[in-house]
Amino acid sequence: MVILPHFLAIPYPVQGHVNPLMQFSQILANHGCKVTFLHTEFNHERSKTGVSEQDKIQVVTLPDGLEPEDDRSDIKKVLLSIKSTMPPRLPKLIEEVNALNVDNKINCIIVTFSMGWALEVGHNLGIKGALLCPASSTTLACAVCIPKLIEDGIIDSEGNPTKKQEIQISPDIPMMNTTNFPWRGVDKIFFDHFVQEIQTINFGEWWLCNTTCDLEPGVFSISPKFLPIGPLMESNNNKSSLWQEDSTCLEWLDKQAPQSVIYVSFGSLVVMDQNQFNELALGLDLLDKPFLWVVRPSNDNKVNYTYPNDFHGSKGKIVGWAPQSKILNHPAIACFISHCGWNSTIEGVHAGVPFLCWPFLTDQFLNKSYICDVWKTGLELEKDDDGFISRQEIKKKVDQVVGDDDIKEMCLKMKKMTITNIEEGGQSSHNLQKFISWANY
Ligand SMILES: O=c1ccn([C@@H]2O[C@H](COP(=O)(O)OP(=O)(O)O[C@H]3O[C@H](CO)[C@@H](O)[C@H](O)[C@H]3O)[C@@H](O)[C@H]2O)c(=O)[nH]1
Repeated sequence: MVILPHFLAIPYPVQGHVNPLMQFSQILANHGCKVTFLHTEFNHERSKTGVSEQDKIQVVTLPDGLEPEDDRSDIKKVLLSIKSTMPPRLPKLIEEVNALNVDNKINCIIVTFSMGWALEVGHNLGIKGALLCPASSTTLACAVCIPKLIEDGIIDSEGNPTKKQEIQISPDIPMMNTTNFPWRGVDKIFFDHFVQEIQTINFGEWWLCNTTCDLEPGVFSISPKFLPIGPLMESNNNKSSLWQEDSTCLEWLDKQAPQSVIYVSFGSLVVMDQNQFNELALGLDLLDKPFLWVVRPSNDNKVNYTYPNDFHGSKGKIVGWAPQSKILNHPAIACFISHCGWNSTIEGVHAGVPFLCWPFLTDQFLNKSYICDVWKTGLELEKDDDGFISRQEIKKKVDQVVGDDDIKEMCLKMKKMTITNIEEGGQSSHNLQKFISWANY
């Protein structure tokens, strides 16, 4: 009997990392591999509802070093705590898992960005490793190029562009504005973390990317470690959700006309200023179209938005957390107002939905450029001189994007292209087989 590899999957504990790694784990398990998934104790408590006894994926936990009531939206605090708490505990955990699986011990660790330390721990124990990049491969390519960008004087040692300009980090990658580098807006400590992380992920033999070879062509020549295996669209049936999904929105969508609903969601990390939130609410009223709006409770479940007095919301449905992949694939959806997190981006492309881009942080500006300038599957919401997006701008751009036949045609083209990659014989499917064979060797 052939024994397939045993993977230990370790995500950085935020939704945008847990989701793609859980989906990938599900795919590996469906191929007959054994997968042990490491949650922080805190996230395991939050996502417990989704894990069932029959699961092919075994879940184990380690503490993140914080108290339950600590604010986990403070990324620096979480990072520092994880880096001091988890590495010394990992070897013992691996030993315990192996003791229960003597004939099928862990032979490969897969981490997401910021958990590169685990690849180093694995390396010291003689266990192979790989990174699953939850962001785009262009984001990873930019990070890999940091030393060269500093050497060429394009950014300084803190990551700031020395001047605003359009550059190409490699001949086949689209031009990008130096103000859109994915470390945009982060401080020195975080930039240094980025640089350090690039060194630790080198302990991984592969940098698996939730993308396809044709969505971001040109990137993969930067390093032979890049391996596009996306889009990761395995239904994970709520297993990795850190909030309770409100599935009533699917029944609500069933009652709406085809391509009529504006879906609005900003992922798991964006926090919008209350004034901008009010304007968005009034913009949705002004649209006079059905909308489905995810208004997520804050990560510590303490801060909540208030709605403006003159907001009616009569044509819409508001939920705290939605089954996003299913929503995007519902025939009633007309367009997606998105912060352009990479998971949302790839899910929207896979569903063939036009985007209205509203980036807030880090890699989201680069993803927006791909959507609007490279794939031409969406438009950007423009800010005024005060950095504010008005209700009139929201209405104007929604009307424009839902009425644009060229954008719709491009969306269908990109959808077909991404799906082909995961079908039998497709490039991503081939790369996945290559990865499993490598892990088993
Ligand atoms: O109601 C919702 C809203 C979101 N999601 C899911 O949550 C994930 C959100 O991921 P993403 O769109 O990437 O956004 P963030 O959670 O903001 O992700 C962070 O991590 C990403 C990957 O590194 C980066 O690209 C983003 O900029 C960063 O903010 C996606 O799978 C969505 O399907 C739901 O299931 N229900």
